[in-house]
Formats: sequence, C-alpha cells, structure tokens
Amino acid sequence: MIAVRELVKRYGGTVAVDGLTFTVEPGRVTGFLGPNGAGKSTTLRMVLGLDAPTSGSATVGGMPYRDLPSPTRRVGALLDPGAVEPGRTARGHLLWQARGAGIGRARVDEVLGLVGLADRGGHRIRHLSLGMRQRLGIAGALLGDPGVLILDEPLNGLDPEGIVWVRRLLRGFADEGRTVLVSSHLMNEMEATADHVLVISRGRLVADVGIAELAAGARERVEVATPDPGGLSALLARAGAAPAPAGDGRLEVTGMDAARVGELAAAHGIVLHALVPVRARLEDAFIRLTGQNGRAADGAAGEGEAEGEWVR
Ligand SMILES: Nc1ncnc2c1ncn2[C@@H]1O[C@H](COP(=O)(O)OP(=O)(O)OP(=O)(O)O)[C@@H](O)[C@H]1O
Repeated sequence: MIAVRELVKRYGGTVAVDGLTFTVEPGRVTGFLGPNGAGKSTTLRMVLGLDAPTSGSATVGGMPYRDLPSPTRRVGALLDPGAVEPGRTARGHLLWQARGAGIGRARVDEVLGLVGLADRGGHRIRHLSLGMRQRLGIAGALLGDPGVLILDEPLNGLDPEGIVWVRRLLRGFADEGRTVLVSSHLMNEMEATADHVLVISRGRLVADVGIAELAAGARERVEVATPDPGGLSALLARAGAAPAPAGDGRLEVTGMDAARVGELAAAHGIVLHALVPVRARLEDAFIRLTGQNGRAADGAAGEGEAEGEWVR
C-alpha cells in the first residue's frame, strides 16, 4: 500500500504539490490523473524518495521508500523512459539495472520475454521505437518482481496493441494482489485501464473515486435532429428535460432518456430525423474536475463542488 499524507512540495514560489492525502490500495489498478503540470511526477518522485517533500509524508508499505530494505524488490518504477543511455543495448541496460539491485542475469531475459522484447535484447536503445522503449522501461520496473508498481505515463507512445498489452499486464498484477499506480493526463486512457482514480489539479486532490462510480455519476445525453427544433425544445422543457440547441436544427437533451424523447415527439406529431443516446464520457467529468483545457477550475465553486462529490 502507498500512503501519502499532507504532502507538500514547493519549488521557490511554485507550489507543485499542495497538501495531498490519499492511499493506493493493493489488488486494483489506481489511475493517477491530472492535466500537464498538475504535480503527478513530483508526487511520484517523492513517493520514490527521489525528491524530498517540503512537508508531509509518503510511505510504501508503512515506510518511507529510502528506509525500505531492498527497495527495488518491493517497488518497481517507470519514471522517465528517456533517461537511458541510448548507446546501450536493451539487455545491457537491464543488466546494468539488475547489477545495481543485486538481481541475477536470468531475470533480465525473463523480463525481456515478459514485455515482448525477447528478440530485441541485442538492439541498441537508440534504434528502438518509442513504444519499445516504453516496454523496456516497464521491463526495468519488473526486474525485482515487486509487489508495488509505479508507472508514470506508461501508455505514452504505445500503439493500440501496446496499450492493450500494458492494460492486460497491469490487470494481471492487480489480480495477483499487487499495488499498481499509473499516471496519465488522459481520462479516456484510464477509463479502460484503472479500477480507481485519483484526480489532481494544481497539486490538490479533486477526486478519489472508483471508475464505476465516476461513470454512474456522469450525465447521459441524447442528441436529436428535427425539422422543428423550436417545437420539440418547448415540448421537452415542459416535460422536465433540459434541451439545448446544438446547431443545424439539432438539440442536445439532458435529463431524459432517448426512448422518452422519441415517445413525446411521436405523441405530438413532431418528426425526428435522428435520435441518438450518447454515453457520457468520463473525459467530461475530468474536464469538470480540473477545469477546461487542462487549466484548473477557478474559485471555490468548481473545486469545492468536485470535492464534495468525489473526495472522501
Ligand atoms: N525541479 C523543478 N523545479 C521547479 N519547478 C518544478 C520542478 N519540477 C516540477 N516543477 C513544477 O511543478 C509543477 C508540477 O510539475 P509535475 O511535473 O509534477 O506535473 P505533472 O502533473 O507530472 O505534469 P506532466 O504530465 O506535464 O509531467 C509544474 O508547475 C512544474 O513546472
């Protein structure tokens, strides 16, 4: 388990992490989400003992990372896949990492196989694609067969097949009862990856919630095309729905399901050219929590509302 308590990190005048408190439970994949610059990497670096907190604490299995006996066997991390020697071979890089952690050579070939790079061990890193470098970074994290996995943006640069592969890998780890924390700046990416998400904005926690709960709370809407948008709009509003013009005679309706919209239109002889229920996107919830275009919501209304809703 990872526990972060009242964690703060200041760089001069910049508050990168602003009083974060959360726990990451074993047995599930936890997504760590926030727009660029929200403070994800800084938090992960403090959990991994690479940066000292200004105040507060971060522990893994009840202890600061630096105090863990044989930490690389307990915690596997992928922070910056670019921070490798490009002239080294994939196997050479892992051997170097393994040596530093007191891990035998056999495990290097094992993890190369696990990440699908068995036939690339002899390739120089500079000749590997971005996706293969990500796989290599993940192989490094797996070297110590750790119970806790911390991966910063592991889906970056992966092709669709690679993304599916990482998801299966993470799911497998969680199902074995390991603790898995994965950062991303894309809610949609996490929708199919994580069971639980921690969302941060400007260094502060704005949601700590199960994906299923988040999806259940997201608003469904119905898109309707009709030659009589004014008539339909008035009708739906009278019936308690919230129709909004969406251009080209289309309406976007919330507060009523598609079947009911269709029934009301039929009962009042209003012609429909399209009636489309649109599943709410978790991305919408993410933008609402963190502010449009990656900027945090300003003022107490935005963040306060989000906290009341999703932070325990
Ligand atoms: N070493 C540093 N010195 C000064 N400021 C820093 C340092 N590291 C991070 N910051 C600042 O702290 C804030 C949080 O950065 P951080 O990299 O943790 O965000 P992030 O959520 O990981 O974003 P990204 O997805 O872009 O990596 C940013 O404003 C960043 O500029």
